[in-house]
Amino acid sequence: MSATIEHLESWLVDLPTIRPHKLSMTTMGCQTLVILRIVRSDGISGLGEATTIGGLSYGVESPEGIKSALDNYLAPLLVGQPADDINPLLARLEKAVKGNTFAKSAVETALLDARGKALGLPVSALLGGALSTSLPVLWTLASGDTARDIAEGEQLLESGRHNAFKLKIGARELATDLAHTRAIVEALGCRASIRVDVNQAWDASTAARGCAELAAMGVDLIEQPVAAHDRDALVRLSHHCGTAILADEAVASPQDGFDIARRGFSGACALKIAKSGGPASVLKLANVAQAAGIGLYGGTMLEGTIGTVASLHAWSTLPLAWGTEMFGPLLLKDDIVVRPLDFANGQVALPQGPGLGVELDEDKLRRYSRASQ
Ligand SMILES: O=C(O)C[C@H]1C=CC(=O)O1
Ligand SMILES: [Mn+2]
Repeated sequence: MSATIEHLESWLVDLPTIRPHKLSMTTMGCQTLVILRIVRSDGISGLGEATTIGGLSYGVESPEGIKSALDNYLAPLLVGQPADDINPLLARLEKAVKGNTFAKSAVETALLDARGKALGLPVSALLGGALSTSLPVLWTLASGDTARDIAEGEQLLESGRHNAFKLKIGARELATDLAHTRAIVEALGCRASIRVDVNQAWDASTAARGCAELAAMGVDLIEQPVAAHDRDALVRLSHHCGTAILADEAVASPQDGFDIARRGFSGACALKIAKSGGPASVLKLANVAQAAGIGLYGGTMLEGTIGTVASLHAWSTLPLAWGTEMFGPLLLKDDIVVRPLDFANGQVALPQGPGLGVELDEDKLRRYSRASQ
Protein backbone atom coordinates (compact mmCIF):
# COMPACT_ATOMS: atom_id res chain seq x y z
CA MET A 1 0.00 0.00 0.00
CA SER A 2 1.36 3.42 -0.82
CA ALA A 3 2.20 5.82 2.01
CA THR A 4 -0.12 8.64 2.99
CA ILE A 5 0.62 11.89 4.77
CA GLU A 6 -0.04 11.42 8.47
CA HIS A 7 0.70 14.80 10.01
CA LEU A 8 2.70 18.04 9.72
CA GLU A 9 4.65 19.88 12.43
CA SER A 10 6.12 23.37 12.16
CA TRP A 11 8.39 25.54 14.30
CA LEU A 12 9.54 29.15 14.40
CA VAL A 13 13.29 28.95 15.01
CA ASP A 14 15.14 32.14 16.01
CA LEU A 15 18.90 32.10 15.40
CA PRO A 16 21.19 35.09 16.04
CA THR A 17 23.40 36.31 13.19
CA ILE A 18 27.21 36.46 13.56
CA ARG A 19 27.08 40.26 13.05
CA PRO A 20 24.47 42.84 12.03
CA HIS A 21 23.47 42.29 8.37
CA LYS A 22 22.44 45.62 6.84
CA LEU A 23 20.13 45.69 3.80
CA SER A 24 18.42 48.70 2.22
CA MET A 25 15.14 47.95 4.04
CA THR A 26 16.27 46.50 7.40
CA THR A 27 19.21 45.46 9.57
CA MET A 28 19.10 41.86 10.77
CA GLY A 29 20.49 40.69 14.13
CA CYS A 30 18.53 37.46 14.13
CA GLN A 31 17.03 35.20 11.48
CA THR A 32 13.72 33.37 11.94
CA LEU A 33 13.48 30.04 10.13
CA VAL A 34 10.10 28.37 9.70
CA ILE A 35 10.88 24.64 9.83
CA LEU A 36 8.38 22.04 8.61
CA ARG A 37 8.30 18.29 9.08
CA ILE A 38 5.88 16.12 7.11
CA VAL A 39 5.41 12.65 8.62
CA ARG A 40 4.17 9.79 6.41
CA SER A 41 2.27 6.63 7.35
CA ASP A 42 5.36 4.50 6.50
CA GLY A 43 7.39 6.34 9.18
CA ILE A 44 9.43 8.35 6.66
CA SER A 45 9.51 12.08 7.29
CA GLY A 46 10.53 15.03 5.13
CA LEU A 47 11.94 18.43 6.14
CA GLY A 48 11.24 21.82 4.63
CA GLU A 49 12.05 25.45 5.44
CA ALA A 50 10.40 28.77 4.65
CA THR A 51 12.47 31.78 5.58
CA THR A 52 12.10 35.47 4.83
CA ILE A 53 14.11 38.55 5.80
CA GLY A 54 13.23 41.12 8.46
CA GLY A 55 9.63 40.13 9.27
CA LEU A 56 7.47 41.85 6.66
CA SER A 57 10.11 44.34 5.53
CA TYR A 58 11.38 42.26 2.58
CA GLY A 59 8.51 40.09 1.35
CA VAL A 60 4.75 39.78 1.71
CA GLU A 61 4.83 36.70 4.00
CA SER A 62 6.01 36.97 7.64
CA PRO A 63 7.43 33.99 9.59
CA GLU A 64 4.33 33.97 11.81
CA GLY A 65 2.03 34.19 8.76
CA ILE A 66 3.91 31.35 7.03
CA LYS A 67 3.50 29.11 10.09
CA SER A 68 -0.18 29.98 10.27
CA ALA A 69 -0.67 29.19 6.55
CA LEU A 70 1.10 25.85 7.02
CA ASP A 71 -0.79 24.83 10.17
CA ASN A 72 -4.26 26.14 9.35
CA TYR A 73 -4.58 25.96 5.56
CA LEU A 74 -1.98 23.74 3.87
CA ALA A 75 -1.77 20.91 6.45
CA PRO A 76 -5.50 20.02 6.31
CA LEU A 77 -5.27 19.76 2.49
CA LEU A 78 -2.36 17.32 2.76
CA VAL A 79 -3.24 14.98 5.64
CA GLY A 80 -4.55 11.61 4.41
CA GLN A 81 -3.40 12.17 0.81
CA PRO A 82 -0.99 9.80 -1.03
CA ALA A 83 2.48 11.08 -0.11
CA ASP A 84 4.36 10.10 -3.27
CA ASP A 85 2.17 11.91 -5.80
CA ILE A 86 3.87 15.28 -5.59
CA ASN A 87 2.37 16.94 -8.68
CA PRO A 88 -1.26 16.12 -7.71
CA LEU A 89 -0.53 17.36 -4.16
CA LEU A 90 0.89 20.65 -5.46
CA ALA A 91 -2.09 21.06 -7.80
CA ARG A 92 -4.41 20.51 -4.83
CA LEU A 93 -2.63 23.26 -2.84
CA GLU A 94 -2.58 25.62 -5.84
CA LYS A 95 -6.34 25.22 -6.33
CA ALA A 96 -7.18 26.00 -2.70
CA VAL A 97 -4.53 28.52 -1.62
CA LYS A 98 -3.54 31.67 -3.51
CA GLY A 99 0.05 32.90 -3.37
CA ASN A 100 1.92 31.98 -0.16
CA THR A 101 4.90 30.74 -2.16
CA PHE A 102 7.19 30.70 0.91
CA ALA A 103 4.87 28.33 2.80
CA LYS A 104 4.35 26.23 -0.36
CA SER A 105 8.12 26.04 -0.85
CA ALA A 106 8.50 24.44 2.60
CA VAL A 107 5.81 21.88 1.71
CA GLU A 108 7.30 21.08 -1.71
CA THR A 109 10.75 20.68 -0.12
CA ALA A 110 9.46 18.35 2.61
CA LEU A 111 7.54 16.21 0.09
CA LEU A 112 10.67 15.90 -2.08
CA ASP A 113 12.87 15.10 0.94
CA ALA A 114 10.52 12.31 2.04
CA ARG A 115 10.12 10.93 -1.50
CA GLY A 116 13.90 10.93 -1.97
CA LYS A 117 14.35 9.05 1.31
CA ALA A 118 11.69 6.52 0.27
CA LEU A 119 13.47 5.90 -3.06
CA GLY A 120 17.04 6.17 -1.71
CA LEU A 121 17.74 9.09 -4.10
CA PRO A 122 18.92 12.67 -3.52
CA VAL A 123 16.43 15.46 -4.32
CA SER A 124 18.68 16.52 -7.23
CA ALA A 125 18.06 13.10 -8.83
CA LEU A 126 14.29 13.60 -8.48
CA LEU A 127 14.76 16.90 -10.33
CA GLY A 128 16.56 15.25 -13.25
CA GLY A 129 20.10 14.92 -11.91
CA ALA A 130 22.92 17.19 -10.75
CA LEU A 131 25.39 18.67 -13.24
CA SER A 132 28.02 18.98 -10.49
CA THR A 133 28.66 17.94 -6.90
CA SER A 134 29.68 21.40 -5.66
CA LEU A 135 28.55 24.93 -6.53
CA PRO A 136 30.23 28.35 -6.46
CA VAL A 137 29.10 30.47 -3.50
CA LEU A 138 29.78 34.15 -2.76
CA TRP A 139 29.62 36.02 0.57
CA THR A 140 27.77 39.24 1.32
CA LEU A 141 29.72 42.07 2.97
CA ALA A 142 27.00 44.02 4.78
CA SER A 143 28.14 45.01 8.27
CA GLY A 144 27.17 48.62 7.53
CA ASP A 145 30.79 49.77 7.96
CA THR A 146 33.25 50.03 5.05
CA ALA A 147 36.44 49.27 7.00
CA ARG A 148 34.83 46.28 8.73
CA ASP A 149 33.59 44.96 5.34
CA ILE A 150 37.10 45.25 3.85
CA ALA A 151 38.65 43.45 6.85
CA GLU A 152 36.01 40.71 6.57
CA GLY A 153 36.64 40.36 2.81
CA GLU A 154 40.43 40.20 3.35
CA GLN A 155 40.04 37.46 5.92
CA LEU A 156 37.70 35.42 3.68
CA LEU A 157 40.03 35.76 0.68
CA GLU A 158 42.95 34.68 2.85
CA SER A 159 41.12 31.60 4.12
CA GLY A 160 40.02 30.86 0.53
CA ARG A 161 36.40 30.38 1.58
CA HIS A 162 35.05 32.91 -0.97
CA ASN A 163 36.32 34.66 -4.08
CA ALA A 164 33.25 36.78 -4.87
CA PHE A 165 31.43 39.34 -2.70
CA LYS A 166 28.06 41.04 -2.85
CA LEU A 167 27.61 44.44 -1.19
CA LYS A 168 24.23 45.58 0.08
CA ILE A 169 23.69 49.21 -0.83
CA GLY A 170 20.69 51.53 -1.22
CA ALA A 171 20.09 52.50 2.43
CA ARG A 172 22.23 55.64 2.22
CA GLU A 173 22.71 58.60 -0.14
CA LEU A 174 23.92 57.62 -3.61
CA ALA A 175 27.27 59.38 -3.14
CA THR A 176 27.89 57.57 0.18
CA ASP A 177 27.01 54.19 -1.34
CA LEU A 178 29.26 54.85 -4.33
CA ALA A 179 32.19 55.86 -2.08
CA HIS A 180 31.65 52.70 0.02
CA THR A 181 31.59 50.49 -3.09
CA ARG A 182 34.63 52.19 -4.65
CA ALA A 183 36.67 51.65 -1.46
CA ILE A 184 35.82 47.93 -1.47
CA VAL A 185 36.51 47.52 -5.22
CA GLU A 186 39.88 49.26 -4.75
CA ALA A 187 40.78 47.06 -1.76
CA LEU A 188 39.52 43.67 -2.98
CA GLY A 189 38.47 44.03 -6.64
CA CYS A 190 41.60 42.64 -8.29
CA ARG A 191 41.31 39.44 -6.21
CA ALA A 192 37.52 38.98 -6.13
CA SER A 193 34.38 39.57 -8.16
CA ILE A 194 32.45 42.47 -6.58
CA ARG A 195 28.69 42.73 -7.07
CA VAL A 196 26.05 44.98 -5.46
CA ASP A 197 22.41 44.52 -4.46
CA VAL A 198 20.36 47.73 -4.25
CA ASN A 199 17.15 45.95 -3.16
CA GLN A 200 14.85 48.30 -5.16
CA ALA A 201 16.07 51.45 -3.38
CA TRP A 202 16.62 53.73 -6.40
CA ASP A 203 14.20 55.50 -8.72
CA ALA A 204 14.88 55.17 -12.44
CA SER A 205 16.99 58.33 -12.81
CA THR A 206 19.11 57.63 -9.69
CA ALA A 207 19.60 54.09 -11.03
CA ALA A 208 20.77 55.37 -14.44
CA ARG A 209 23.44 57.54 -12.72
CA GLY A 210 24.32 54.99 -10.06
CA CYS A 211 24.65 52.04 -12.45
CA ALA A 212 26.87 54.03 -14.85
CA GLU A 213 29.24 54.85 -11.96
CA LEU A 214 29.22 51.28 -10.62
CA ALA A 215 30.02 49.96 -14.12
CA ALA A 216 32.90 52.44 -14.48
CA MET A 217 34.46 51.39 -11.15
CA GLY A 218 34.44 47.70 -12.13
CA VAL A 219 31.42 46.22 -10.32
CA ASP A 220 30.54 42.93 -12.09
CA LEU A 221 26.80 42.65 -11.41
CA ILE A 222 24.10 45.10 -10.23
CA GLU A 223 21.10 43.50 -8.56
CA GLN A 224 17.58 44.98 -8.52
CA PRO A 225 18.50 48.70 -8.60
CA VAL A 226 14.87 49.79 -9.15
CA ALA A 227 11.44 48.90 -7.73
CA ALA A 228 10.19 45.39 -8.52
CA HIS A 229 7.24 46.79 -10.46
CA ASP A 230 9.36 49.05 -12.70
CA ARG A 231 10.28 46.37 -15.21
CA ASP A 232 10.73 48.87 -18.05
CA ALA A 233 13.46 50.68 -16.10
CA LEU A 234 15.15 47.35 -15.34
CA VAL A 235 15.08 46.43 -19.04
CA ARG A 236 16.47 49.86 -20.05
CA LEU A 237 19.33 49.47 -17.55
CA SER A 238 20.08 45.99 -18.92
CA HIS A 239 20.54 47.57 -22.37
CA HIS A 240 22.42 50.74 -21.45
CA CYS A 241 24.48 49.97 -18.35
CA GLY A 242 27.99 48.67 -19.04
CA THR A 243 27.56 45.98 -16.35
CA ALA A 244 25.18 43.04 -16.16
CA ILE A 245 21.87 43.68 -14.36
CA LEU A 246 20.39 40.99 -12.08
CA ALA A 247 16.59 40.84 -11.64
CA ASP A 248 15.63 39.67 -8.13
CA GLU A 249 12.43 41.04 -6.56
CA ALA A 250 11.06 41.67 -10.11
CA VAL A 251 10.83 37.96 -10.97
CA ALA A 252 9.20 35.14 -9.01
CA SER A 253 6.87 33.19 -11.33
CA PRO A 254 7.44 31.79 -14.84
CA GLN A 255 4.99 34.46 -16.02
CA ASP A 256 7.26 37.18 -14.54
CA GLY A 257 10.18 35.62 -16.39
CA PHE A 258 8.19 35.53 -19.63
CA ASP A 259 7.17 39.18 -19.17
CA ILE A 260 10.71 40.55 -18.68
CA ALA A 261 11.93 38.37 -21.56
CA ARG A 262 9.14 39.73 -23.81
CA ARG A 263 10.20 43.30 -22.88
CA GLY A 264 13.74 42.46 -24.05
CA PHE A 265 15.53 42.09 -20.69
CA SER A 266 19.13 41.15 -21.41
CA GLY A 267 20.46 40.63 -17.86
CA ALA A 268 20.35 37.69 -15.47
CA CYS A 269 17.73 36.35 -13.07
CA ALA A 270 18.05 35.50 -9.35
CA LEU A 271 16.18 32.27 -8.67
CA LYS A 272 14.89 31.64 -5.13
CA ILE A 273 12.85 28.63 -4.08
CA ALA A 274 10.78 30.79 -1.71
CA LYS A 275 9.75 33.25 -4.43
CA SER A 276 8.66 30.45 -6.77
CA GLY A 277 7.08 27.89 -4.44
CA GLY A 278 9.84 25.29 -4.08
CA PRO A 279 12.83 23.50 -5.60
CA ALA A 280 10.77 21.87 -8.37
CA SER A 281 8.53 24.88 -9.09
CA VAL A 282 11.48 27.30 -9.41
CA LEU A 283 12.75 25.26 -12.37
CA LYS A 284 9.78 26.50 -14.44
CA LEU A 285 11.05 30.09 -14.11
CA ALA A 286 14.59 28.89 -14.79
CA ASN A 287 13.46 27.20 -18.00
CA VAL A 288 11.66 30.33 -19.26
CA ALA A 289 14.77 32.41 -18.52
CA GLN A 290 17.00 29.88 -20.27
CA ALA A 291 14.79 29.91 -23.34
CA ALA A 292 15.08 33.71 -23.47
CA GLY A 293 18.87 33.74 -23.08
CA ILE A 294 18.65 35.23 -19.56
CA GLY A 295 21.52 34.04 -17.32
CA LEU A 296 20.78 32.16 -14.10
CA TYR A 297 21.90 32.87 -10.52
CA GLY A 298 21.16 30.76 -7.43
CA GLY A 299 19.66 33.19 -4.90
CA THR A 300 18.99 33.00 -1.15
CA MET A 301 16.49 34.41 1.32
CA LEU A 302 19.23 33.87 3.91
CA GLU A 303 17.82 30.49 4.79
CA GLY A 304 19.37 28.08 7.28
CA THR A 305 20.84 24.76 6.16
CA ILE A 306 17.57 23.02 5.22
CA GLY A 307 16.37 25.78 2.86
CA THR A 308 19.91 26.26 1.56
CA VAL A 309 20.32 22.57 0.72
CA ALA A 310 16.88 22.43 -0.91
CA SER A 311 17.97 25.32 -3.15
CA LEU A 312 21.34 23.70 -3.90
CA HIS A 313 19.62 20.54 -5.17
CA ALA A 314 17.64 22.69 -7.62
CA TRP A 315 20.60 24.88 -8.66
CA SER A 316 22.78 21.79 -9.22
CA THR A 317 20.55 20.79 -12.15
CA LEU A 318 21.05 24.15 -13.94
CA PRO A 319 23.84 25.91 -15.82
CA LEU A 320 24.46 28.96 -13.58
CA ALA A 321 26.11 31.85 -15.43
CA TRP A 322 26.60 33.76 -12.15
CA GLY A 323 27.02 31.02 -9.54
CA THR A 324 25.15 31.17 -6.21
CA GLU A 325 24.91 33.07 -2.92
CA MET A 326 23.92 30.09 -0.77
CA PHE A 327 25.93 31.20 2.27
CA GLY A 328 22.91 31.64 4.62
CA PRO A 329 24.01 29.10 7.29
CA LEU A 330 27.37 30.89 7.62
CA LEU A 331 25.61 34.10 8.67
CA LEU A 332 24.02 32.31 11.65
CA LYS A 333 25.73 31.69 15.00
CA ASP A 334 24.49 28.10 15.20
CA ASP A 335 22.85 25.40 13.08
CA ILE A 336 19.96 23.02 13.69
CA VAL A 337 21.29 20.14 11.56
CA VAL A 338 23.59 17.37 12.76
CA ARG A 339 26.23 17.91 10.04
CA PRO A 340 26.59 21.44 8.65
CA LEU A 341 27.42 22.06 4.98
CA ASP A 342 31.03 22.11 3.74
CA PHE A 343 32.13 25.52 2.41
CA ALA A 344 35.67 25.78 0.97
CA ASN A 345 37.56 27.19 -2.03
CA GLY A 346 34.65 29.39 -3.12
CA GLN A 347 32.36 26.34 -3.31
CA VAL A 348 29.72 24.55 -1.25
CA ALA A 349 29.41 20.77 -1.52
CA LEU A 350 26.04 19.28 -2.45
CA PRO A 351 25.01 16.62 0.12
CA GLN A 352 24.80 13.20 -1.56
CA GLY A 353 22.53 11.25 0.81
CA PRO A 354 18.88 10.36 0.13
CA GLY A 355 16.39 13.24 0.08
CA LEU A 356 17.96 16.56 1.07
CA GLY A 357 20.83 14.64 2.68
CA VAL A 358 20.61 16.53 6.00
CA GLU A 359 19.43 15.48 9.46
CA LEU A 360 17.77 17.69 12.09
CA ASP A 361 19.47 18.07 15.47
CA GLU A 362 16.36 17.69 17.64
CA ASP A 363 18.01 19.23 20.73
CA LYS A 364 19.05 22.34 18.81
CA LEU A 365 15.59 22.55 17.24
CA ARG A 366 14.04 22.58 20.71
CA ARG A 367 16.63 25.04 22.07
CA TYR A 368 16.03 27.67 19.38
CA SER A 369 12.29 27.18 18.85
CA ARG A 370 10.06 30.03 19.98
CA ALA A 371 8.41 29.14 23.30
CA SER A 372 4.89 30.28 22.42
CA GLN A 373 4.27 29.55 18.78
O1 LIG B 1 19.06 39.07 -2.41
C1 LIG B 1 18.56 39.57 -1.42
O2 LIG B 1 17.98 40.61 -1.57
C2 LIG B 1 18.55 38.89 -0.07
C3 LIG B 1 19.78 38.33 0.44
C4 LIG B 1 20.70 37.63 -0.40
C5 LIG B 1 21.95 37.83 0.09
C6 LIG B 1 21.85 38.77 1.12
O3 LIG B 1 22.75 39.22 1.82
O4 LIG B 1 20.57 39.16 1.25
MN1 LIG C 1 18.52 40.58 -3.92
